[in-house]
Amino acid sequence: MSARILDGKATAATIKQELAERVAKLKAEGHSTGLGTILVGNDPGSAWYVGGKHKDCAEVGIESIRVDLPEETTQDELLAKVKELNENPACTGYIVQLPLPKHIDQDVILEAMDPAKDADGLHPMNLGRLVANVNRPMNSPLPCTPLGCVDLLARHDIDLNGKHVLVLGRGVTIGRPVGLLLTRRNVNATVTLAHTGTTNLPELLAQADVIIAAAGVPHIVKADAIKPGAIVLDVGVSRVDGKVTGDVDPAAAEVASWISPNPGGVGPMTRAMLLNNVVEAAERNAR
Ligand SMILES: Nc1nc2c(c(=O)[nH]1)N[C@@H](CN(C=O)c1ccc(C(=O)N[C@@H](CCC(=O)O)C(=O)O)cc1)CN2
Repeated sequence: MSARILDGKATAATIKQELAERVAKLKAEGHSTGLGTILVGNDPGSAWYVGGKHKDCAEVGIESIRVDLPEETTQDELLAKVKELNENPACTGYIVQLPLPKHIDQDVILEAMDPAKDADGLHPMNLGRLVANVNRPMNSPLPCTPLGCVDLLARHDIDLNGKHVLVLGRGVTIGRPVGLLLTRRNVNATVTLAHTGTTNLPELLAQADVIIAAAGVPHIVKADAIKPGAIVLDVGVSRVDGKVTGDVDPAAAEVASWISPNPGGVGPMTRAMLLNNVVEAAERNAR
């Protein structure tokens, strides 16, 4: 049996249509919606992702402000740009493309952002709100990839209540926040967070109802390692011979009940959730 596909590309297209309507409504009421991006350096992958964000903005009617800085930009110069976007009223939300060059302290930059404009949901204040709030609706931006995972499952009517979810990876952009989102009361999953120090990965993989693979290790999840009928989200992105390669061996589709392709799964959802955060910020400003 072949798994059903968690089609991130099609789902993201639907979300973008919904967002375009919300942006048009804001505009009709006299409120602008604008995404800013700051890119430091010449990494072609990062430049491609930033280009995609501005293309998405154009599709849904969001204004875009693009700041591209050279690799040798100092931390103080970057902080000055962050301050500019904090103060720019046309920018309702913005991101600093990661990773930053090694000579810049990512934590210092993220902390300098206005939490209300943090379109990635990675400011410590916003991550702290996610930690603190288990019950009430969230009224602050959430990290885009975790939100994309949860929304992709919800829009395919997959109920995680009572399910055992294994998250592979403890990074601050995906692994840790996705665990927090999944254990909120409205989702109610039970989460195990596995990482490079985990000693019983085969046992955990064999038991999990849902696997969220965000380790960045090509094909670390093999078909014969997972439980028949498991739901598998492949979030990892590596390049092997220039080709995007996920954490999940494609043969796992013969064992899983649902699987997200990679590319075409969680990546497009990450992009859609960024737009969602920008629109929500504009709606909060308009209240
Ligand atoms: N400030 C941020 N930096 C980074 C983030 C982030 O969410 N915020 N995530 C990644 C890069 N990223 C967005 O910035 C991103 C990565 C991948 C995709 C995507 O749609 N991927 C496609 C495949 C693309 C390809 O062929 O290379 C897919 O999955 O279908 C979107 C966004 C690190 N930095």
